[in-house]
Amino acid sequence: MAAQLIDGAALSRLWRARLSERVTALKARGTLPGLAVILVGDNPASQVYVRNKVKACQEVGIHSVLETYPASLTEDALLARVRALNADPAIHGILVQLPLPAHIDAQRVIETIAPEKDVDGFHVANAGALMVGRPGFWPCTPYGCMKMLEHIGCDPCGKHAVVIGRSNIVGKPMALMLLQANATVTICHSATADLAHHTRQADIVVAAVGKRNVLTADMVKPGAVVIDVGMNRDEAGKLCGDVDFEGVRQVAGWITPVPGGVGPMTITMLLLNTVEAAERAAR
Ligand SMILES: Nc1nc(=O)c2c([nH]1)NC[C@@H]1CN(c3ccc(C(=O)N[C@@H](CCC(=O)O)C(=O)O)cc3)C=[N+]21
Repeated sequence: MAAQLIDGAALSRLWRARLSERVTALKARGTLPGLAVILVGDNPASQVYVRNKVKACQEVGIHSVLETYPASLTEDALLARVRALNADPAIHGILVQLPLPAHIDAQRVIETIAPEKDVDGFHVANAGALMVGRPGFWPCTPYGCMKMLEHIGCDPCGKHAVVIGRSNIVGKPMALMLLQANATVTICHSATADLAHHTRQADIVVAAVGKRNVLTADMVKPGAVVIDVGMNRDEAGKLCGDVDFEGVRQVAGWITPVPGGVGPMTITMLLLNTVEAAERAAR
């Protein structure tokens, strides 16, 4: 029996409808949630993503401000813009699109964003809050994955979760969120000796590497939940994930598609974090 699909686009619509109501309630109390998005340079993929984020804001009634700068923008000028947005009461969330040009220290820029406006959840203060289980903003991609598990009724408690990838924006926070939900968590990465040995024992597999066919059918326990965070292109130029979707869907119990899975949920969690930031500011 083939796996059931976890439809991130449909779940996003559900969440965005709920968020519209929260935005309406905020507006009634005199607060218009505001998100500032900063794009530096002309990376075509970034331009598409940023446009999608701005469109999603419009959908739920969040006021968004898109600032685009040439790749030649200095780090000092960018830091000055971030500080100005930190002080702007109409802005509740600040997102600086990554990657940044090589001459700009991305971590320095992130640490300059006020933690209470860091709706990406990339600031060390928010990473630390997740680490110790305190309130703070959770990175949008792993947060969206947790919402997908919740939606299909998959409680990680007591389950074995294997996360493939250890990036600061997906793999590490994903592992911490699953741990907080009482899963037994294994983090695999490029130096893992026998990846299949780990994934075959997993009730939940999250693939977040950025490489095609990292997870194939022979590596998956029958009935497992498979979440594909990858964003790659196949030889035909078609968008695909890290998972061999056609193979793995024959074995897994649940699987996320690419596109239409984690991607839309990432943007939806950005909207959720922005609404939360505005609600906190309005308290
Ligand atoms: N500061 C910052 N925050 C980010 O959250 C951030 C970033 N920088 N840099 C780039 C990555 C990438 N990312 C995506 C979000 C949604 C889709 C998405 O919606 N994907 C669609 C397909 C879109 C398409 O067709 O290309 C889908 O999976 O269905 C993809 C990628 C956010 N990122």
